[in-house]
Amino acid sequence: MIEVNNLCKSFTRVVKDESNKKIKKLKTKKEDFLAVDNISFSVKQGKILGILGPNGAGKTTLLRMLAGILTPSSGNIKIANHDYSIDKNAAKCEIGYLSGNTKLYGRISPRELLTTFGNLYEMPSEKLKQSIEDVSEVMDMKNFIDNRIENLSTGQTQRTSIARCLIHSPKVYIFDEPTLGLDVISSQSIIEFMKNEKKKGKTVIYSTHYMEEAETLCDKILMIHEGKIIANGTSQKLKEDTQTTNLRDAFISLASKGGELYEK
Ligand SMILES: Nc1ncnc2c1ncn2[C@@H]1O[C@H](COP(=O)(O)OP(=O)(O)OP(=O)(O)O)[C@@H](O)[C@H]1O
Repeated sequence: MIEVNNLCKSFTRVVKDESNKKIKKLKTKKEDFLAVDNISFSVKQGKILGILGPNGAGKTTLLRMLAGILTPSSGNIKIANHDYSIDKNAAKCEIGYLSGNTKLYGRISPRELLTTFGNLYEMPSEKLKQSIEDVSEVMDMKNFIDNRIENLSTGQTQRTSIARCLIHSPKVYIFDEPTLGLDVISSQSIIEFMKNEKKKGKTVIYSTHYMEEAETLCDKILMIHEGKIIANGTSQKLKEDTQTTNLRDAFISLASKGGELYEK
């Protein structure tokens, strides 16, 4: 369902320039670095892949490239048999992407937001009406679907953001930290949602810093560090490889050793 080959993204950063130590004033220079460094993996239909990694590891950069909103420096992405380099729009139509910092316009209701996005996907009006009913049922939005978004709670806003990703019935969900900042009940409802979508044959790639959540939910874990894959497998395998009893300890062990274990 998803195939990623040798994906790289380079950015420019500003660093201290120590080439001439005689100059006392702080000098800086620009340098290129790889935020995503030669990443390859695949995810089968109906599976959930969790992307884990320390802050700045490159998770968001990777997900933004998968969602088609950031152009890779090199490498290739295929979503549901659509190659980004051949037909990016067809690939993007198969994706529902939730960014990590989704901000919704506050002066409209969730229903109006969903209608706007359905229209952008050029959905016929009857189909769109039905889809709004379906997603508001799935995301439990009936009580607030006609309220202004600016008056919703954090959890209700996040459910609205996720509903926006579902409106066109994509095959693949790409979620950047979907449960960040939510209380246990709200995050549990999103976890249950992902489990149910998996049962329907949908494919999910999502990033999180919550290890327990990833351990119970994900079929496979991709751990990245400084833009590189340092582990790829089931949480059971990661625990065995690191001789740990939970994913949190496996994460700490892998991150502290960098790529050493994966390269063996
Ligand atoms: N547009 C950009 N220009 C320059 N550097 C960037 C840009 N976007 C991200 N970076 C850098 O790329 C690296 C990876 O960032 P990214 O946001 O992908 O990490 P992350 O794993 O999602 O981190 P976090 O867990 O903190 O959200 C960081 O060093 C970041 O500063």
